[in-house]
Amino acid sequence: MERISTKQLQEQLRVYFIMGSNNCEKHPFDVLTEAIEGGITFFQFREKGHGALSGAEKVALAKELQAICRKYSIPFLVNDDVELALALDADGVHIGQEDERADIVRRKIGAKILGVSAHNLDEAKRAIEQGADYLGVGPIFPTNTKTDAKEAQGVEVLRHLREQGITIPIVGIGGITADNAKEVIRAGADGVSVISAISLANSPKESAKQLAKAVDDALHEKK
Ligand SMILES: Cc1ncc(COP(=O)(O)OP(=O)(O)O)c(N)n1
Ligand SMILES: Cc1nc(C(=O)O)sc1CCOP(=O)(O)O
Ligand SMILES: [Mg+2]
Repeated sequence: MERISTKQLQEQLRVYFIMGSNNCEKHPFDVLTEAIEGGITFFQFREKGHGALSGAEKVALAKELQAICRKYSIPFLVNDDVELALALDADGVHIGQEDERADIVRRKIGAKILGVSAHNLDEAKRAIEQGADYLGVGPIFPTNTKTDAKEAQGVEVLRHLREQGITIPIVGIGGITADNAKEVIRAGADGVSVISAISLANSPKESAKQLAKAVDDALHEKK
């Protein structure tokens, strides 16, 4: 298996939905199904924080959500838990600065997709040297979802990374909605990653649809 190409990943990262059971008011299976119907292009299973499942229950939910992703050909990544990603033969893993080192994870996962969180240029450069396929950069806007998130940086951080020569695919994260997604793309991101904008929406399908439209419109402006 070969590493995914930059072009294919850029295309897939446009609307990146992240979710765990504690991010939803409805059953996660239904939320993810609706999100896919609305047009999400990438999925991360992030079972973390207050009330999160563990052990066999976590594995069972991961398998259930992976099966929906497989049905619709949506890449399925696991947050933090490299061993779970390997056990499920997931499409990849997302890790942050406080998780296992990216070069060690790259060795463990071979050609699977590796996403790494970066908050500044140094972290971005190191992640790339260590084998990241894409960067998650945030928080762009204030978020209530991640309790230990850093201070919101605004879209300027994305512009700065691009001006300093970072060319690998980037998704913005943190407080992103259909109303501010265009700013994120215009500043240099290839896509937006969201939790609550979809997981807590009255209609996850409609919310995903609006996000996809905002992102696609902003990407077309850039062409
Ligand atoms: C796409 C994406 N970007 C950033 C993160 C955050 O990762 P991390 O800093 O490791 O924090 P946790 O999500 O593990 O709490 C992400 N998960 N996905
Ligand atoms: C998981 C995560 N990581 C962040 C970072 O800045 O690295 S912010 C965040 C939470 C994103 O949730 P919402 O879309 O509901 O704001
Ligand atoms: Mg992490």
